[in-house]
Amino acid sequence: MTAHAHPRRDADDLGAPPAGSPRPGSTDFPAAPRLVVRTTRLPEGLPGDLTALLDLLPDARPLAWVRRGDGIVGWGEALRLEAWGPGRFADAEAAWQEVLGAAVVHDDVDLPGSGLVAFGSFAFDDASGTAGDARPGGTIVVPRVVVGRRGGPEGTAWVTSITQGDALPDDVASVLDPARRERVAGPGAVTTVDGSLSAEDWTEVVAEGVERIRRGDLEKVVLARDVLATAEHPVDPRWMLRRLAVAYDACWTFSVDGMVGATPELLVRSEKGLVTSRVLAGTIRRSGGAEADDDSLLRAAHLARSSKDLEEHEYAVASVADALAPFCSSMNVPDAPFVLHLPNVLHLASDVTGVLAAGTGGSPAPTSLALAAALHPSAAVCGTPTLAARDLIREIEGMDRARYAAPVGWFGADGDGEWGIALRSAELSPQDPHRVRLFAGCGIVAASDPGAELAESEAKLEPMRYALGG
Ligand SMILES: C=C(O[C@@H]1C=C(C(=O)O)C=C[C@H]1O)C(=O)O
Repeated sequence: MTAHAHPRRDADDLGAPPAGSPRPGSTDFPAAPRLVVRTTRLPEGLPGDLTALLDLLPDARPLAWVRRGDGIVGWGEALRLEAWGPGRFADAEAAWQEVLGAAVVHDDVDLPGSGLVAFGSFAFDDASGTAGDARPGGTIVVPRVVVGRRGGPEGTAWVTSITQGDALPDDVASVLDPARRERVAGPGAVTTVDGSLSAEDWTEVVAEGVERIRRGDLEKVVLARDVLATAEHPVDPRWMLRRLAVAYDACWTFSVDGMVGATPELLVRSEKGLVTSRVLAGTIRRSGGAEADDDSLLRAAHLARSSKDLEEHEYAVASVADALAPFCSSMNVPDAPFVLHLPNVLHLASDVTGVLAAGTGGSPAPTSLALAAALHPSAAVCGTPTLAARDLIREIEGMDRARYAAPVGWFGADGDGEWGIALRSAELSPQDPHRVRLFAGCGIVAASDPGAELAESEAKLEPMRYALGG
């Protein structure tokens, strides 16, 4: 099946492509439009709080990638690129390179996230978002306005305006004017029901996964479930983003094209030749209440010695190290994981780093999106061996993961950027603003217990349930 990315012009609506734009699978693309980009420093900086960037978002179609108050937010659409099927990463990349070739960039700040940037979100499976499906397998959005900060509360802040051709840029003072912002309202009462499978049926799926592993078909598989939430009022993703950014400040809080979450897992960051990946696998729930701190330390010690969790973790680290190695001249793969403490769970975590080798034969080094494509799907979200795990997921999981557990993030004109794995995430329904689909999954190995995995999946749903609360 062929798949092509094509720029959609004047894409400031999220509805159907404008009349005359090419359909997926066609080869007749319009030439890349010329983007004119201006980044200027905000001399006064931004307020110090964790939500300072998110508080600027004027409407309910936010683009965001923030952590501990730093990052970038964007709104409006200067350009949208869509890609379909197995070639979604390569096609999106090729279309992006054409856009870069035609762009004119004035950047007074020159930090990661300044100048021309795009946000992106991709489907987990090659078979999801193929030609003919309602939703593409990959979307790249270039906002009209980007605001960023780096270096904490006192750090450098900037605003970028992006327009097509000769259109007038947005006035910087007016884009930051609070009077332009639509009020952010909560979703009200929220009810949830089982998604594709009931909790009981999903436990049976996990038991089947354990069985296949014990009989030697594969070593690890990650199995996920979804839960459907219906809210009293339309769900404004900005509401969710603010709650996540404060409560889960060690995570990367994101919003791209209706996919919202706070992921603790960084698939890849590429910055000035250094690549980093935070690999997670191996999880234990955290309890609340007065004894929570002591209890967490005990649980952390237990997790760090759990052979079942260490095994899950080793598969995940090996898959990332193996995928990065061909691109790196040197790498550091930690011998043992550390324990990452989040409000809902503790994870075994390893930060794998590497120095990007210069491109061979004069070709440029791979962009962060190309690295993300090479790393996806890691054993943290698919399994080991990859293809056997993917086939088992297709066979028994009983749902379309859509963009859950797949790369989500941003990149800039120099290829540097950050791509997380869309975990602790939800997909807003494009049809009904009251509806949201929440996801969670668990790594299964021979020693896994289906009942315990169900409890773990509930703990992993907690951030998104919290995001919809208040
Ligand atoms: C699949 C998810 O999380 C992944 C699975 C983990 C595990 O099984 O221990 C831990 C972190 C993530 O790599 C999820 O949150 O949905």
